[in-house]
Amino acid sequence: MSVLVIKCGGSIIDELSESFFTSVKKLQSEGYQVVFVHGGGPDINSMLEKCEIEPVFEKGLRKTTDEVLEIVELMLAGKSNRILVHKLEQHGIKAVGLNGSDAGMLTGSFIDQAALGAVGEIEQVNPELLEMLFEKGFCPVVTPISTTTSGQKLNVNADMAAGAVAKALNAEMCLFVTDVKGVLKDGQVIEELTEDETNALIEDGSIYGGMIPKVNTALSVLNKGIKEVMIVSGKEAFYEHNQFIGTKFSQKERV
Ligand SMILES: Nc1ncnc2c1ncn2[C@@H]1O[C@H](COP(=O)(O)OP(=O)(O)O)[C@@H](O)[C@H]1O
Ligand SMILES: CC(=O)N[C@@H](CCC(=O)OP(=O)(O)O)C(=O)O
Repeated sequence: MSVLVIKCGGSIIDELSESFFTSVKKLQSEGYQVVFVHGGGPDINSMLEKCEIEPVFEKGLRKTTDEVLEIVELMLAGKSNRILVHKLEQHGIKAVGLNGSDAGMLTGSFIDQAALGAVGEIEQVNPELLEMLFEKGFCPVVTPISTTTSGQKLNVNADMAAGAVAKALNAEMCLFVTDVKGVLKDGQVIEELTEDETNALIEDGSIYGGMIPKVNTALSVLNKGIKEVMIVSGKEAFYEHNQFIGTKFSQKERV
């Protein structure tokens, strides 16, 4: 079974194009089992603002008090997940929305409870439910909400959650779908990036903000042996004429 993990950023859920869904369906028809892991950063921010709570980030991770956690889960599971599932269904893809914490799917631990509150990283993925859905031809759509082994809810960055799912399922491909065509430098898409080249772009400030956890997760997934790891746009087709369009991460160091 070839698994394709698609991380769909909150920045793009509302803007996914027709040709994006055509690309997903093309890959399904080629035999890939597709699982979506999604974010919802912009929706969480706007609800926090409505509640007069200022969003605070440290190194791309949202400081998550108990009050913030409630809003994070509400928006991820109640809004972003619903929108993505509905759009997939409208395009003929049989989608099932799940919270990452359902059926003990994603379990993890606090990263730094004193500094970040309920922010976690995933330590274990239970693939049972996902595999059951694949067998029946369903496409799981999963939030990055996870729990500790003692059952406390954790807010996990969606790029990192997608990376953990890709590793656990031994996925063939992991695609990070976002609102830009790939990693850009001077306005141009970089078609291929090695680890050293990526680190140099972080160092010189060409890669910043939400792109940092994305490229770091992409590299960690690549280093676990997942063959095709890319950042692609959800605004257009990302797979045409058997070719992917975006930034591909490569283990080959160029000389
Ligand atoms: N070198 C870069 N190339 C492209 N986008 C970049 C780069 N560095 C930072 N970014 C920013 O990263 C954003 C995508 O990350 P983010 O907003 O977290 O998206 P998502 O919600 O898809 O995870 C882009 O819209 C852009 O503003
Ligand atoms: C810990 C942490 O930062 N969690 C993220 C989870 C959502 C997310 O990652 O959404 P995007 O993919 O749209 O950025 C957050 O609270 O925003």
